Amino acid sequence: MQNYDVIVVGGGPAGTAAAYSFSEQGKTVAIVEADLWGGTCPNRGCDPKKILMSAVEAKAKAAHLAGKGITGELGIDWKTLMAFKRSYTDTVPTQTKQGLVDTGITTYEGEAEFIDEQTLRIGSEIVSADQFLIATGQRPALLPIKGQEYLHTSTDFLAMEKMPAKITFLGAGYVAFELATIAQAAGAEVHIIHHNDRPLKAFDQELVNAFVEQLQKQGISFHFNVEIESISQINEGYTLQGTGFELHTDYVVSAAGRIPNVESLHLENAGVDYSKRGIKVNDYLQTTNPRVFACGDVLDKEQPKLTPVSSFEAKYAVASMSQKGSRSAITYPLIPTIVFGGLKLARIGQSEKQLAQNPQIHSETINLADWFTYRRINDPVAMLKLVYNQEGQIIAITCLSSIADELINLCYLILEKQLTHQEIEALIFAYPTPASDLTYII
Ligand SMILES: Cc1cc2nc3c(=O)[nH]c(=O)nc-3n(C[C@H](O)[C@H](O)[C@H](O)COP(=O)(O)OP(=O)(O)OC[C@H]3O[C@@H](n4cnc5c(N)ncnc54)[C@H](O)[C@@H]3O)c2cc1C
Ligand SMILES: NC(=O)c1ccc[n+]([C@@H]2O[C@H](COP(=O)([O-])OP(=O)(O)OC[C@H]3O[C@@H](n4cnc5c(N)ncnc54)[C@H](O)[C@@H]3O)[C@@H](O)[C@H]2O)c1
Repeated sequence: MQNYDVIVVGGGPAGTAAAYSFSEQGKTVAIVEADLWGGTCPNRGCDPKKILMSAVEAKAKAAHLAGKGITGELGIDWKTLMAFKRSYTDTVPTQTKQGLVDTGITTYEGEAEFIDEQTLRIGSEIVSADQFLIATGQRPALLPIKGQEYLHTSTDFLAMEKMPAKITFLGAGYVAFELATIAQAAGAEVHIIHHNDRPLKAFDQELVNAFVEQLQKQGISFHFNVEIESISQINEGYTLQGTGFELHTDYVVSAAGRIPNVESLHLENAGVDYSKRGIKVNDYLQTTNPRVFACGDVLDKEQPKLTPVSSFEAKYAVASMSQKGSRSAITYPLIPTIVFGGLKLARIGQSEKQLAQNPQIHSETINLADWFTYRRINDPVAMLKLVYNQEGQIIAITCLSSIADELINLCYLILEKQLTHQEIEALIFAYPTPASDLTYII
């Protein structure tokens, strides 16, 4: 039986980043992937979505300037756009695997399961290691309702060859907002059904409401406080039913969160504890078995499940696993997050949950729509919310505009490095850009 210094389970952003780092340390490393090398982000997550978003953004930019010198309406040719997406995604698995092989990392394909604390089975192969790192990520949750077999997922959507005439999303988080925006721009009639009246609950409600209002104006229908109980197939389409609610649609996406990939690992054989939220780890990303560590989306941790977070954890886990003696606990920098679209909602700083528990905070909402940066591109809505602590320091920022992604990263640097107004004022930014607005914001 082949023994390695480390076996990494999961070939997504977290697992591959860790495998390269172990290899750089001169360790013998194997990595196991059950499906597509590269994992969720480049195959069925961030990157393919962002390629489709390029067309959405171009269309939205032109629409914002309608009557301001732009004439005519842009359209999206879904088939060609999907071919553009595939020109990137099709090569991801082979290129990812080749990069690992070229570095001297042994690759295994198949679902890994623990036989005991030191041994894994991958199909017909049995391998062992001194240490393991689990980075098996998450998969979309399918709502447990009658007719569940008719539900599609974000993965199906991102591989869809034809845009349905009428598409419905169940849930109102990142996936629903982003994919709904894409579908609407591509010409579909779009519905978002949500079981309560608090969509995008990780974001500031005032700006979420402004975002929803704008998407409604664009034509997306929101149905709040509706609990869907069943889906039935009628002719070519589906009927969604809840108490006092019925909607006929051509395609239904379950956008109600993601669940950790843990079951197939048989973690009980390795003495690794987990919950329905993921693998339990201590402050060193070590599981209940000291030889086994975990990182990325598969963790039962409250940090947002995002690609840069999983890569950060992978880097920390490698250091933590390689260090003998005392280590310092993982500490996360601030984590920016963005809901992408023609308009983008972005935030940084203390979470909405933390802010809600702090009665001492105060906030200021700034309407940016009249600022030159936004007038020039004629954004229909441009807002910024700053939340301050008792000492008057900014502890959270949320922004909504078509360039909120650019602004949030600038805000990130300022908050993370605790730059003061005087320090920002002493800098020269290229003008006119979102950066040159900063002295008026902070
Ligand atoms: C539609 C969508 C859009 C997203 N957009 C963004 C975005 O814009 N920005 C952002 O930061 N994040 C985004 N994310 C989240 C991002 O994709 C994840 O945070 C990131 O991929 C997590 O990386 P990971 O390595 O932890 O897990 P994954 O990327 O999920 O990789 C885990 C890998 O482990 C494999 N695996 C599972 N079980 C086993 C097993 N038993 N044996 C072997 N292999 C196994 C899986 O096949 C998978 O390839 C998006 C996610 C989705 C679904
Ligand atoms: N731009 C990005 O960074 C990005 C984009 C897409 C996905 N992601 C990652 O993927 C994760 C999954 O996205 P998501 O949108 O599926 O999850 P989410 O957690 O963002 O939203 C899930 C939504 O489903 C609702 N919901 C939960 N249980 C429900 C039920 N039983 N019935 C009806 N609705 C229910 C929730 O209230 C919530 O609004 C995100 O949390 C994020 O980590 C990130």
